Amino acid sequence: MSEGLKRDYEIGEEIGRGRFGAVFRCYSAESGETLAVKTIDKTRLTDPTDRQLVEREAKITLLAAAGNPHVVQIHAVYEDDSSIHLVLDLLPGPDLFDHISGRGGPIPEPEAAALMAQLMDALATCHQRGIAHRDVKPDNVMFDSRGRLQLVDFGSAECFGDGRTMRGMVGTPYYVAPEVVEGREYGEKVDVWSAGVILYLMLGGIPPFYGETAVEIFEAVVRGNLRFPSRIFSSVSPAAKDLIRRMLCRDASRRFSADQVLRHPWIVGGGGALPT
Ligand SMILES: Nc1ncnc2c1ncn2[C@@H]1O[C@H](COP(=O)(O)OP(=O)(O)OP(=O)(O)O)[C@@H](O)[C@H]1O
Repeated sequence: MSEGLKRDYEIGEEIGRGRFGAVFRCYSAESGETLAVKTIDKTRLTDPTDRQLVEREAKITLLAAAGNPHVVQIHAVYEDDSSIHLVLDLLPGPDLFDHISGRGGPIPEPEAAALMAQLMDALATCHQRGIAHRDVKPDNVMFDSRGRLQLVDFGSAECFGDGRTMRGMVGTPYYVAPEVVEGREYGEKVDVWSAGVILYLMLGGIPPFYGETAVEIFEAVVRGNLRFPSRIFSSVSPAAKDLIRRMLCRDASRRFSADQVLRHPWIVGGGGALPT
């Protein structure tokens, strides 16, 4: 373990595990604050693309998090021969995946609009800074101790800007945009597509593009045949469906940007929330 990390933090129990490492509770020697440390095992990074992404994760998280109320805050980074350690705010959760599945059915529109506004706020700021997250999914959106949403895991993120597009197959089958599946060049609107899938899932309780295997899911995504089955969506407002259509628009040039989503009447009107 890095000498600096050992000096500055006491490491506690493991709280989660990812592909390349684990997340532990940790305690700051200076302030006594309880935080989380994500430790990435560099020896498990055999693929050069994975190695490149992980090496950029700390830098991109720092850039995305600064003054961004809905991106997990990063306190310190340590690196040694075998590992990279990111000291992060400890998020008690749950993540949005467990929150949605724990409801056992659709989420009421005012609540879904409030959650979507926080996620889009995080993404709009990332996009303004030239960062695309590229793995937006409910598991990467967690509740903090104040009940606010935080976007986490910039391990697939990439920088774009100055007309630069991105390439590369990253993301998670249900949430990935068609231009990524098709191996085309793409921009930051891949994140808006993924957030649109989350919105559909919150309001309908099922994913918009379904398949039994990853290949079948990709085929459904590329077909992009967006339907609102009436047995599920009959009570969902036309404004919510309008926003979903604009986020899950196959043509990325016509797809809403994160800023446009934030200005949509359904978000501005709090999903039809009654004034208090
Ligand atoms: N800041 C945090 N506070 C509390 N728990 C966290 C924090 N960040 C991540 N976790 C937990 O640790 C688990 C592992 O996170 P990590 O980002 O390493 O991997 P992952 O996103 O699950 O997987 P992968 O990186 O393989 O896609 C997460 O599922 C989450 O439950």
